[in-house]
Amino acid sequence: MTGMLQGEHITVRYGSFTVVDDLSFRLEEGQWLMLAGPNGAGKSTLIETIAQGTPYTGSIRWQDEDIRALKAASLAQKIGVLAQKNNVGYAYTVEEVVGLGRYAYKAGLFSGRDDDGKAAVEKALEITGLTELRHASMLTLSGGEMQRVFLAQVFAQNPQVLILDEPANHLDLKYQQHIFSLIQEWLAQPGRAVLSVVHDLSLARRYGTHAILLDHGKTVSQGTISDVMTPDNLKQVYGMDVYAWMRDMLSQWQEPSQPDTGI
Ligand SMILES: Nc1ncnc2c1ncn2[C@@H]1O[C@H](COP(=O)(O)OP(=O)(O)OP(=O)(O)O)[C@@H](O)[C@H]1O
Repeated sequence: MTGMLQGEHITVRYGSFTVVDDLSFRLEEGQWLMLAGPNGAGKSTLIETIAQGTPYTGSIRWQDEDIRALKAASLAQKIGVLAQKNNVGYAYTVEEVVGLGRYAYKAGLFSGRDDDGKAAVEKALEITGLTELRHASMLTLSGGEMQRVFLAQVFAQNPQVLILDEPANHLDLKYQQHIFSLIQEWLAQPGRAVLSVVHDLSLARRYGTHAILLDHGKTVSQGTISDVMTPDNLKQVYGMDVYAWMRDMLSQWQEPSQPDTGI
C-alpha cells in the first residue's frame, strides 16, 4: 500500500558523520507518527530533510511522486512544516507572520490573489488563541506566544500533512493540551496525517498512533505506539527505566487526603 508520505533508505551525512542512517518510514492517512529518541538522535535532521532543507540520499515520495520533482509551492500545499528553530528578526505583526503560510496559494510573486487566504488566517488566529494579539509585534512576544504564531502559520497553510518539530516547545500545560487536542481534531478530517518530534513521551503515548524510536540516526523500533513504547525499547534508547521514572513522577500527584473531621 502506498502511504501519503514515505521515505526510503534516507541517509544524511555531515562529512564523515552519519546523522540519519538508512531510515525508512510510511505515513498513512489518519496516522500521527511520533518521532522520539535522545538529544542528537537525528530527529530534527529528518524533519529538515523532508522539508528539502538538507542534502540526502534515498527517496522521499508524496504518494507515487519523488518530492524532489515537486515545485516548492506545490509541496507547501501538501506538507506544512514547523521547524524547531524559528525566528523573526523584524517587527512583523502576528497576523503578517501567520499570513506567510498562504504564500503557496498566491498566483505569482507579486500577486495578492488568494481567495481563501483571509478566512484561513482568521481561523488559524482564532484556534491558536491569537486573535487579540494579531497586531502585536513578533519582537514583543513570549516564547509560547511565538510558538503559537508559527503553529498558526502552518494551520493557515492548510496542508494535508503536518510535520512538527517539538510542537509543545515553550507551551504551558494549558496550551500543550489545547494545541495537541487541536492537532488531533485537525487529523480527524479525511486525507490528513501528522508526523511530529516529541520529547515528552506521555504526550507521544496519549496522542500518537505510531512511533519511530531513533538513536544515533538509526531506527531502533517502529510500528504502532504501543509496540514501540515498550520498557525494553525505551531502556535501549534512553539507558534508563522510563516506566519506573514515569510512575515515580506520577506518584507525587496524589490528591491531598481530606482532613478527618471526626464526624
Ligand atoms: N549542520 C550540521 N553540521 C554538522 N553536524 C550537525 C549539523 N546539524 C546537526 N548536526 C549534528 O547531527 C546530530 C543530530 O542532530 P539533530 O538536531 O537532528 O538531533 P535531534 O535528535 O533533533 O536532537 P534534539 O533532541 O537535541 O533536538 C547532532 O549530533 C548534531 O550535532
